[in-house]
Amino acid sequence: MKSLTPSSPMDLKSITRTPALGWTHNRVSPARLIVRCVSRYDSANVDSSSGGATAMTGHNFGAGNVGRARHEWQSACAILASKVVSQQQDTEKSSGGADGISAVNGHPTLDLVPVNKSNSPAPLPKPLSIADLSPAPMHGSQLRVAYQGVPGAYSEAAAGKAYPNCEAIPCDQFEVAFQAVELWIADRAVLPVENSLGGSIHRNYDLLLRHRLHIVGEVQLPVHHCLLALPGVRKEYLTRVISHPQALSQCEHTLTKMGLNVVREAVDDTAGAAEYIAVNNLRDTAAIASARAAELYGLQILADGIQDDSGNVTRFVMLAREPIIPRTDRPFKTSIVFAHDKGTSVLFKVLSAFAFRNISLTKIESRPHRNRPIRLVDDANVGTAKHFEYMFYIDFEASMAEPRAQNALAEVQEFTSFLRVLGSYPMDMTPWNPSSSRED
Ligand SMILES: O=C(O)C(=O)C[C@]1(C(=O)O)C=C[C@@H](O)C=C1
Repeated sequence: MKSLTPSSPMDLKSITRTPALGWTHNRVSPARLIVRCVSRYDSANVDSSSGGATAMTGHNFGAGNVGRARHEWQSACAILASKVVSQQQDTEKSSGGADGISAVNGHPTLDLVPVNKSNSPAPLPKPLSIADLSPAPMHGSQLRVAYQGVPGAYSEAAAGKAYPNCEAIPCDQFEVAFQAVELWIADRAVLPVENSLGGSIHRNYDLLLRHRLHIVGEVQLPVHHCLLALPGVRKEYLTRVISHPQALSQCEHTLTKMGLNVVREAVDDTAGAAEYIAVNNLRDTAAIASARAAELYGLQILADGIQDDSGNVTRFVMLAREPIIPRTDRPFKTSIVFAHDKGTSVLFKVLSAFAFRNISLTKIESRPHRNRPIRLVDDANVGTAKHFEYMFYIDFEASMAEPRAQNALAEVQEFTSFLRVLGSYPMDMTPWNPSSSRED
């Protein structure tokens, strides 16, 4: 377990919002915080100037952590006040074998010792849950990056690519990763938004709208999937393959070609699937996950590179409380979301605002939105709730520091009822060769 005792820990009461300054840290909590479950990246090929982080999928194998009683969720905490940690140690001592669900969600099973190269036990980060967000956040010197999932997930790798020396903080849901940043528990969140095979990760677009974080960077992560099982298990024994739905869809044809007679089951993250197999000693089940997950959870690699396309890549965005200042000295991308409630050809007019200025669009996505009203504020600062049928997301290749982008957006604003700039950030220009890259 890695413990940090920050010089200026904060509690929730110390965070207030001021209109001019955004989030302000007013008061230092005396409580000493301990961050456990932190993985560190010491090497990566990343463009650190892009800033960024990754979010990781949580694992709800039938049950989530949300709503747990305090004594229960303490065992799943990634960030705890020191008194919580000592209580947790008691809990861990008294809990013998845990059932699969709590083991995966709360990691209480001490039997599951990750296998590292020296074969010695190594503590693994535990995912944050909603309930963990109440203890006081802390400030350390390293950038803390929240991601959804458990160690070994691709989102963790994306966090390391975006911020090579970051402390990666696992969260059990995307929502928790957002809240970790909003509550100053983390500095960034990393969120997968699109895969070259599976397409958009729609839920994350909805989350971008619901939260007030800013996109401050992007990373493209080559995703190299492996089929993992317990040591000694042969492919013929398998009746089930479990993984994140995106990973299952990215390997669909290869699994079929392999002739496996298996059912496919979706779980919340790839590495969580590997961990689940290890914790529950499942000899009939394989996981689709990274080679790093195999190493962490003591699984063997039955097949390597099982993604349907060797150029399989997932795009992640990094989120922060404050936007970065857009520049013009390197290629930037800008992401917006808008909605309109009346008028014809609005979409056509919006697109032409970019076309006339030679601004390339890299993405357009529409999301049904009827059930969640958006609060619109008029010039007199009066807010009204409004329902829009669809939200439209656009990414375009220009920086908000460029007049052509500003003019295009001014025009878009005329045609639309709601417009929000999600972020203007450096493009990930990393040249990538599928045959030579392996980021997992
Ligand atoms: O499950 C993981 O390991 C993740 O990081 C999530 C995720 C995703 O949401 O798309 C990230 C990259 C891969 O495309 C597969 C899964």
